[in-house]
Amino acid sequence: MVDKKLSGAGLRGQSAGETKLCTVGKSGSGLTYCGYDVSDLADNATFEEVAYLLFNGELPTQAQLSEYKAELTALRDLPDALKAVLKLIPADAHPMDVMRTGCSFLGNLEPEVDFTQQHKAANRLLAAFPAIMCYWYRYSHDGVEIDCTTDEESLGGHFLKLLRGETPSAQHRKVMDVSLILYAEHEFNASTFTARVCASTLSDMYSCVTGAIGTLRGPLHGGANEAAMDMIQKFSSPADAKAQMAGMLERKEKIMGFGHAIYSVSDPRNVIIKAWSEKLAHENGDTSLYDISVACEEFMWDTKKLFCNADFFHASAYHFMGIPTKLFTPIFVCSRLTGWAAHVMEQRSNNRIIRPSADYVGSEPRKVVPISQR
Ligand SMILES: CC(=O)SCCNC(=O)CCNC(=O)[C@H](O)C(C)(C)COP(=O)(O)OP(=O)(O)OC[C@H]1O[C@@H](n2cnc3c(N)ncnc32)[C@H](O)[C@@H]1OP(=O)(O)O
Ligand SMILES: O=C([O-])CC(=O)C(=O)O
Repeated sequence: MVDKKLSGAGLRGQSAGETKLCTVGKSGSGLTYCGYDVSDLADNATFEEVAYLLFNGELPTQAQLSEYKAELTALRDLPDALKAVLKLIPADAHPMDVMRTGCSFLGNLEPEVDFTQQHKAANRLLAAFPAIMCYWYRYSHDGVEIDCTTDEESLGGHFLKLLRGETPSAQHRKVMDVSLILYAEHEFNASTFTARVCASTLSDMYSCVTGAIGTLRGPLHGGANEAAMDMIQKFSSPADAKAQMAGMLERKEKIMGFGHAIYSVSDPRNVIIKAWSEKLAHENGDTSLYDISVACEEFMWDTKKLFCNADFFHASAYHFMGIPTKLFTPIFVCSRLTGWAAHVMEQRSNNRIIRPSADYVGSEPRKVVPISQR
């Protein structure tokens, strides 16, 4: 297997610290959380077990998991003051700005006063994010003030019920759960590194997560799942997809949902979410968007040797479940919060302020010329 040449701009290939949480691309394509392969976790664990693993270093026993899920369930509702703020945000706001504001505002209402409260703050955000997203969405788009609590056991099911107001199918619950597992953690990616830099100043959990949300928002990072959806919806058939993509490459446009900063030959999450996307397409009785997505994958590999990253087939999978495109990246927030918070805790446990140096490429030393003579 070819290893990707990791060098050049963007700090590529440089170690910026140690972590026990995750390995990415160790043999060109692998991904592990605390030593567990992500495909093993996707097959044999739930998202709540993965959250527990990232926050505590070990998978929970049944008793620990039951206690943890009860704790999270009790933290799902939003304070009235936060609901009032969410109601002020217009329907055409960027949903990632809503998540950022929701996180930051909750930090005003329930601050993390000291680091003994770090688990409490992380769990609060984990439990409250689905409601932050859906309360704003349903109020601004449908004029409905939803109840932020549900009887759904899992966070994935809870999100789907908040969004639709009805009990999701077992299949949709399962896909959401797998999706949240796949997105949970990814070593020193841009948003996690943002969170760690913020943590290294001994700032609070809410500030670290708010900064990370802003970083995830960009289309080169988490925003790619939405951008991929916008793209595939413009293609009328597999042949049209290939023709239009050829034009995009000719114009040197980036194709969202392809390529990766670390993986060289494939993203291990793709095969998993792609399989679910196919199942959902068949369940819906219309495979056209899935077929178009497969044509995109083939074309990018044949022409550029670029492979789908985690975002590409998430687009069609979420779409098949009726999730509005604008909520795709906020769902990523609901999941990656676990990785961010775990990294904040890890940074705090062995901290030195993160402060790299720069290579100066500016002017030689010079004197200020009085303004009248410039
Ligand atoms: C969950 C996540 O955040 S996964 C990433 C989500 N982001 C995307 O899907 C956005 C599209 N992809 C990209 O922009 C890039 O592949 C990134 C940002 C993910 C990685 O960037 P880099 O590490 O700089 O990419 P890399 O070094 O592999 O690029 C090699 C070449 O392939 C090109 N390339 C990489 N990805 C793409 C793409 N998606 N479309 C077109 N060309 C691409 C680069 O422009 C570069 O070409 P050049 O040598 O002529 O400049
Ligand atoms: O690791 C990265 O650069 C991007 C990322 O977060 C992911 O792929 O999940």
